[in-house]
Amino acid sequence: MNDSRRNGAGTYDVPAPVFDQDRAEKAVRELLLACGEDPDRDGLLDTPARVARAYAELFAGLYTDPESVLNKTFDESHDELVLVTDIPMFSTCEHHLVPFHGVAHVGYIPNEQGRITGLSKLARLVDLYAKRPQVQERLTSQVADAMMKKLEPRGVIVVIEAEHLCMAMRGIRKPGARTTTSALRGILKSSPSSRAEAIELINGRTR
Ligand SMILES: Nc1nc2c(ncn2[C@@H]2O[C@H](COP(=O)(O)OP(=O)(O)OP(=O)(O)O)[C@@H](O)[C@H]2O)c(=O)[nH]1
Ligand SMILES: [Zn+2]
Repeated sequence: MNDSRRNGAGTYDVPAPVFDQDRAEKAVRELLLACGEDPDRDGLLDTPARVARAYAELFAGLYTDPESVLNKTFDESHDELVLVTDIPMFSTCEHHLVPFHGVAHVGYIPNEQGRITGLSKLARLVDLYAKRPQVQERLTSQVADAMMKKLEPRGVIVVIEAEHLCMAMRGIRKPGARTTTSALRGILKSSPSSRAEAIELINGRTR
């Protein structure tokens, strides 16, 4: 299976990687040794295998194509905003490999044919892109771009609010600092009134 990735030079296709459990276990054992720990002591004996399995899960979005969750669509004569707010989101900062987490708000205006998708699929899309080594900005635009490609809607809005543990538990140590990123596409970018409606609904939601 091929997957589209982006670097500074644009979009390119790479074969989807597979998770190498054995290699990951060896790397975790090495890391424990590098930290001055004894990976053979009782409490750490199963840790390399456990951590490797955890990473296979945390990076599951590398081994399947997230866009494929939008393969199933249905037609419904709804051509106004569909917005799912407060989707819990857990991802991994690619700089420090520690979590960043928060909520995603995902909305779109279906096209004239009214091509819509199941609401859970929007949460699945966020989940799969989040399950990669990420930066918040790229996560936000990947979700928006996948929706534009697969649903061909009139517009898309994705807003993610997150706390980065690399800013909370180390480094600058500012727990509670939240980062908001947005990606607007189509009419939700170009039309001030459509954009304002969506942003108002996101800002005015009840928690
Ligand atoms: N733009 C962006 N930056 C991020 C994200 N996650 C982490 N970072 C930042 O990535 C930067 C990495 O900076 P470096 O100077 O290379 O690493 P560092 O010495 O560990 O930086 P400090 O965190 O400031 O201690 C830091 O400023 C992080 O806050 C993200 O999702 N988006
Ligand atoms: Zn980080």
